[in-house]
Amino acid sequence: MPSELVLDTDRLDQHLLRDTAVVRKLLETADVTAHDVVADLGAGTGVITQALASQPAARAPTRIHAVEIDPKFRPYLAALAHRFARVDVLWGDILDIRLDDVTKVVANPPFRLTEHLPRWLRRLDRLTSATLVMGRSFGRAAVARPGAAHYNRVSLNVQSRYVVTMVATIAPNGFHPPTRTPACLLHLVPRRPRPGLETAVDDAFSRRGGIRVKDLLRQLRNDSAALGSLPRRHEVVAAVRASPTTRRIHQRRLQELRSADLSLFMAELLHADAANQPDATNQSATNQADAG
Ligand SMILES: C[S@@+](CC[C@H](N)C(=O)[O-])C[C@H]1O[C@@H](n2cnc3c(N)ncnc32)[C@H](O)[C@@H]1O
Repeated sequence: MPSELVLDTDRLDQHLLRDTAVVRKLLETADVTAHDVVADLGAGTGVITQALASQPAARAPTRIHAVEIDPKFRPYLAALAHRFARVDVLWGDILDIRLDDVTKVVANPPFRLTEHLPRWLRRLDRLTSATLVMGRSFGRAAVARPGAAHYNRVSLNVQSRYVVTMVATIAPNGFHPPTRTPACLLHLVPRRPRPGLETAVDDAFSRRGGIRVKDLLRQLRNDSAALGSLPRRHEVVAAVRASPTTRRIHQRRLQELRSADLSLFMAELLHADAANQPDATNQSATNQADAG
């Protein structure tokens, strides 16, 4: 780690990866090929960008966009761009930069963007996966099943958009300087876009949802973008309508529901929809790691 660097942990979450085993695991999980265009979000000194660019030809992406906001990293990232023609550096805020050609994200992004990333990544039309270092409590919620202790709005936010796997946990001293809490490695594979359903989840949790449960279901049944072809939409909505949770709350407005009921209802909707997808066997959230 360059000793002259003064790192800003408070404002920019500058905890640089120093555990090379984690970098290897990131690459192994991302399974990048020569056809991919990869974004390293919050590139820092470029440890991930460099590892990606140094892969053997069949595994080195066509292009690597290293995105960074802090100019103190310019010498490191400029040196990488000079050494590897496939690397370019994009200076600015991750949330403002357009990355239309990106097929994979492989990154240790600033933790404060964690909650925004699941929604933001959906802007990338060509994205096939995101392999990300995240806080462990976020990761536990992201993979939690309904009814599990860590299940909460993060679970729905992530699972409505991705099939998610926790691949590993990372101890605080895997970073320089060490993080305050453990981190983890998450692998996200976008689900088929379901804008109506995603918006319903967002509305429900931002409490803009003055809509009654029964009207939301009717709206989703009629919204082809949300729930696919006609017979399936009916099946999904019928399955949710028939559940005891929904029968109990179907006259209520989303914003009146207790969090536990809201979570259960939204989870039923998502899981009924996932179960009705043709590739349903691959659509469940899994947790392969020892999240101990
Ligand atoms: C957790 S560090 C990771 C650095 C590097 N990827 C690594 O693993 O060693 C997060 C990086 O994101 C940068 N960063 C913070 N906020 C950012 C933002 N809004 N847009 C772009 N980069 C940002 C920080 O300057 C820092 O380099």
